[in-house]
Amino acid sequence: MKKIKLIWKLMKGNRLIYLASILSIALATFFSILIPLVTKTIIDSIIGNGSSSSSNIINSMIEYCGGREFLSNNLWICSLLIVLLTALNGLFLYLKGRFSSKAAESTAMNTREKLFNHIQRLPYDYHVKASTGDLIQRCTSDVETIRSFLAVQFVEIGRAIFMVTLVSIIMFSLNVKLALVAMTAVPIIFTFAFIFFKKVQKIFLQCDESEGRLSSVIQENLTGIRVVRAFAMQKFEMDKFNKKNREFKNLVYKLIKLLALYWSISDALCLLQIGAILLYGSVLSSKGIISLGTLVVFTTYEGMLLWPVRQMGRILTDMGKSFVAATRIFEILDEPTEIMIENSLQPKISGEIEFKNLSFEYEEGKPVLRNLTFKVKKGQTVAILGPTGSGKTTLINLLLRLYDYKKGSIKIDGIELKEIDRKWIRQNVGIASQEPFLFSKTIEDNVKLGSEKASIYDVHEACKIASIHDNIQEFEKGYETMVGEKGVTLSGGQKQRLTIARTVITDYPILIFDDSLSAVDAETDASIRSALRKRSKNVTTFIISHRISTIRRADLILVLEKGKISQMGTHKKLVNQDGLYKRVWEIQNSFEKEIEEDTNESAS
Ligand SMILES: Nc1ncnc2c1ncn2[C@@H]1O[C@H](COP(=O)(O)OP(=O)(O)OP(=O)(O)O)[C@@H](O)[C@H]1O
Repeated sequence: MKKIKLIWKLMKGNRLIYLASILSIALATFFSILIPLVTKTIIDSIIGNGSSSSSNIINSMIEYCGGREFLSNNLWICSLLIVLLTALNGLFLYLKGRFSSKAAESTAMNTREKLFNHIQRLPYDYHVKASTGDLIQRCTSDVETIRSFLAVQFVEIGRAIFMVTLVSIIMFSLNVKLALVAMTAVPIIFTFAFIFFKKVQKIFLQCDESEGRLSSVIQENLTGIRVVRAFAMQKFEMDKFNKKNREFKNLVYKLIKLLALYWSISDALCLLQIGAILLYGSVLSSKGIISLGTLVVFTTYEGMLLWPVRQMGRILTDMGKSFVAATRIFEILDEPTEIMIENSLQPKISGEIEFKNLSFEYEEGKPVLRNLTFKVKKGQTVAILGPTGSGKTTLINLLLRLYDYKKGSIKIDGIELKEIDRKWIRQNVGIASQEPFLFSKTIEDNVKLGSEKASIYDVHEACKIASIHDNIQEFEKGYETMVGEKGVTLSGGQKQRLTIARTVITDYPILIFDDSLSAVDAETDASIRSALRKRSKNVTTFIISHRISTIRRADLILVLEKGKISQMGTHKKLVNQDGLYKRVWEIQNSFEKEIEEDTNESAS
């Protein structure tokens, strides 16, 4: 019941249309059930002479239409009635299909929209932990399962219920004994179908999983095609693919064999049931207990009844799939979104930042940042250096309010960061992150993401700062060049520079370069830095880098080790202090000297 409620919730806004579909299937069933009754009347009361055994209603209807003789001489009137009933059945079946598809399609569309919007508002931490593939599956195939359940299966359940109820009432009112014989197979076929599909569902699931594995092999191969070629892994990859391909084929074949067995057994059961009615009905008819028309009604109804009952087993097991899908969808929708504090502040930010005794842990008992205290004045450049895993990105994540701290304080222009609106913060802090990500747009549009108001001149300026302008000019379509989701037409360094351009085009008071400058060569790095220095007079800049030449001019250098600030000061101060900074500087210095010597030697 709880699970039906979930689907009911998803149907909000489309429930009335769905009700219209259920009403249409009820009417279609009603008209289809009338057809055998009309046939019976024709056989018993019009062609035959059974008017005495017919009910008063039928007798008066016959009289109303001109009497038995008139109708038997004009049988086309009866045929017309059958055609009319068939047409009405068809019309309501069409309306059922139309309404249920409309309701199901809109429910699916609304659900996808709700999911996508909700996912956009989920906290960053959720995305870090969630599997992208799983989220995509929930937004696409789980929604599709619900759509097909609503469009087809649920109305079929309605049809089966109406059919069984109406047909039983009529059968029992015509002859109780024959009705009992006619109904014996119904629970047997239903139970057989239900048990069969319950068991076979496991194989359906195995087929789905196997298909998923097959797609993963293809996806992995296509994504890593360069590595596959470079390491001559084609044979290995083909073997892997063939194995999964065969596994999938074998499972589907097994499923088809089982389904064939099911349909033939269930066909045999249905035919046996119809045979039993014919046998017992003929005996009753020959004794004059039932009319020939009644026997025709029973055999026709049996055919109409057994089909939905046979389907029911499949539908009920499939229903389980829809409930699982609905539960999976609500697992996302019930996930709390980023907390937006009402009346949170949106102050004008100039860029003065103060960390005081700031500590942070993702998981309890595992501190990642410990007791950080430092102050940055507006317009200053802060550099952070530290071994991998020392907490540099975490510090930036806190600054962007991707996570909230519990111990200590971070103040921006004297205001506690936690009190400032998250969206506002992100509109004031620009970041060029470690992993460059470009959208499927032109280069110009990608850069403009940083500032919608920017003119093409601004875009060029930003690209010049990021030392990518000349490269772009060389492209056939220049700034109009499309870059794919993964920027396939660009090299890693070019992508990185574009993200830098996207960051510097902003007029944000705080900019962060999270290891993005290290990805470009030393020369480009130097020119970007000098351009930034000229431009960012009033911009507070954070630079995370392992390259001393990138950070040596910073106003403040923080050395992070195991979440603690182990050293802090200017380059001049830190190179004269024993510690990590001096060691890194010495290594990089001697390395650079070696390269210089090698270059000089090869030149002379
Ligand atoms: N979402 C998370 N949940 C739990 N632990 C995390 C999470 N993100 C990072 N960590 C852990 O926090 C520590 C600091 O990670 P962080 O990414 O801040 O390091 P970093 O100094 O930026 O490293 P790198 O130079 O490799 O990018 C690491 O031990 C990491 O495993």
